[in-house]
Amino acid sequence: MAKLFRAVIMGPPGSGKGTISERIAHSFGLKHLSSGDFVRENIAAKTEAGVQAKTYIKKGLLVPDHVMTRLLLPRLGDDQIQLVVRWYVGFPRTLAQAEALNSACDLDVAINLNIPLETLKERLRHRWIHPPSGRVYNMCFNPPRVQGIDDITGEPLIQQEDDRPEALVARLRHYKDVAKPVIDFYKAKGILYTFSDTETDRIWPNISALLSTKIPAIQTDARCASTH
Ligand SMILES: Nc1ncnc2c1ncn2[C@H]1C[C@H](O)[C@@H](COP(=O)(O)OP(=O)(O)OP(=O)(O)O)O1
Ligand SMILES: Nc1nc2c(ncn2[C@@H]2O[C@H](COP(=O)(O)OP(=O)(O)O)[C@@H](O)[C@H]2O)c(=O)[nH]1
Repeated sequence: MAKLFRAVIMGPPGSGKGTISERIAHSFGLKHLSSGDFVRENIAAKTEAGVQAKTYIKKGLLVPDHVMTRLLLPRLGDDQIQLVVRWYVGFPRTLAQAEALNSACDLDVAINLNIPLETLKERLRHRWIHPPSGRVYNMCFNPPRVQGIDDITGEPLIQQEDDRPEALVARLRHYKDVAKPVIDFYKAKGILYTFSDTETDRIWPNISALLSTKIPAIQTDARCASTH
């Protein structure tokens, strides 16, 4: 059985998880799953979990662990699709989620983005997204070609309700409280890599270098395994 390379990318809202995951996907040909996109899909489809999740997100709170794990774990464990690599962007957010994920599979790397608060606030003020695809823009950093319009589909972009400054402060406070035990959990496992800076363009070369050392080895293992 081929070994899948599995990683999580953690960081507060606006830290660049989505932006960096896109770069990883593009540069290494890897697939990533975003828990936030998954939650938003469920809200749009008005599933039972989506309706429950919406009440928490509106208040700037995380979705409770039992709702999140029920939503995501079946997706994460689905090995029908022959992915070499999985990224769990935004999951786990709590120690209970990290423990549930740990029982489901082994992770190779946990990337932790450590970005100053003022930088986060400024980025999210200017964040616009294309909900159907999850494409993310920033009016300063990576603006769309036409203001308010998705480059690929020509559909309108929106600002997320939970990026409003009022919701954001509560989200950031909550993130700090829940993230520390998760960070400690991965540190103890020896797979935590923390990157601190105000610019994604300065963090990216370091993440790219780290992954270059990890991914070829695993893909070679996978090739060997599949020939036996
Ligand atoms: N692992 C999770 N546990 C609990 N709630 C979650 C989780 N992932 C997503 N959510 C909920 C709370 C989030 O505010 C909402 C949107 O997800 P997501 O886009 O990842 O969050 P966010 O808007 O805080 O992310 P970002 O960090 O990209 O700003 O869905
Ligand atoms: N100014 C600036 N904006 C950035 C940088 N990196 C990402 N962004 C933007 O900041 C916002 C948050 O990034 P995103 O990847 O969505 O972060 P996430 O919330 O952790 O997934 C988006 O609008 C990005 O386009 C950066 O280095 N500088």
